[in-house]
Amino acid sequence: MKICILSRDKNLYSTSKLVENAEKRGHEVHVIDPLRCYMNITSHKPSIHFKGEPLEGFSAVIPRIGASITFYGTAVVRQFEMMGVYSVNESVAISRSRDKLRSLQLLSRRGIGLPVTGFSHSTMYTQDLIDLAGGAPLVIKLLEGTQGIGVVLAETNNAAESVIEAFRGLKQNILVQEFIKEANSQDIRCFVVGGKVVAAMMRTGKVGDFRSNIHRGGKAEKIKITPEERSTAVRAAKIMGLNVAGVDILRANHGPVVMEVNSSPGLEGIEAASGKNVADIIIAFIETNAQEGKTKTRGNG
Ligand SMILES: Nc1ncnc2c1ncn2[C@@H]1O[C@H](COP(=O)(O)OP(=O)(O)OP(=O)(O)O)[C@@H](O)[C@H]1O
Ligand SMILES: [Mg+2]
Ligand SMILES: [Mg+2]
Repeated sequence: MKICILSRDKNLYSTSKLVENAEKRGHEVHVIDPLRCYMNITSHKPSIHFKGEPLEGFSAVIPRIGASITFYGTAVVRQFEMMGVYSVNESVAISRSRDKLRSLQLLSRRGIGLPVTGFSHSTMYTQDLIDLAGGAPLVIKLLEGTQGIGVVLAETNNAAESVIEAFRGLKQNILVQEFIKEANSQDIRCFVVGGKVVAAMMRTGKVGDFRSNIHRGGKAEKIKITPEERSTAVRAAKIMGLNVAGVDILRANHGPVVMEVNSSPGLEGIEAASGKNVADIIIAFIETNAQEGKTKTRGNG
């Protein structure tokens, strides 16, 4: 098969592992920087060009679209879909998962356990928003935050009010969320491929930090997840429409709650912690599922 990996950098661990395993399985792989693709969208025959040449003959696309290039990156994936090329995660699903509010709304509609979460554009009724989320202690998050930056624990209602007002003053969109204290600075990353959890890890925050992010000094280790966690992760990925997903779960007293679903989950941490060759599993999934014109949406909407 001729496979296109849409990635900004072929030296990234995840990208190079996918290349290595695809080649090992006998495929021809091209790493293409989506930001350097250009397209003709008015033609009846959609095409994508890269370095002066049309991209042709691909059987599958693996999008590795970072959060900072979602807008243009998903346009390139959508163009591939319009050309009938199979994408392991479709553009619509990637866009959906990048919008945290939309994701939480979709997951809650289908009965997935979530931390009680409030959001508001206006700062006029901050105290009511705090009450809506169950009162302090509360976690306040920048919608655009990543790697634990912009995730704050407010222990009292006064602190919560100050943090919310400060963030809103900076014109940032925020979420206000019930603090799952019993999660104990730990979260679980379930790596889902094709409707199965193929690897899982538990991340533990450094002492004194409730955030488990590796970038904030957290550590990852292998973990055996419960059947309920497994089915929650699988259902969350399915609701988002993602074949490949990293589902982040907290262990709450009342069962697993989903924090978010990632559409381009990294491979390095999960492979190291679980000992699984996740890249190989992704390529194997593509081998059995890639078909010309097989897209749910063909870039619709
Ligand atoms: N409601 C919560 N209750 C308890 N702990 C939480 C809660 N929300 C987040 N945390 C902890 O903080 C960490 C960071 O939060 P979150 O994953 O939402 O933000 P992020 O990592 O900055 O964003 P992203 O995952 O999109 O990069 C989580 O991994 C988890 O350990
Ligand atoms: Mg996170
Ligand atoms: Mg994330």
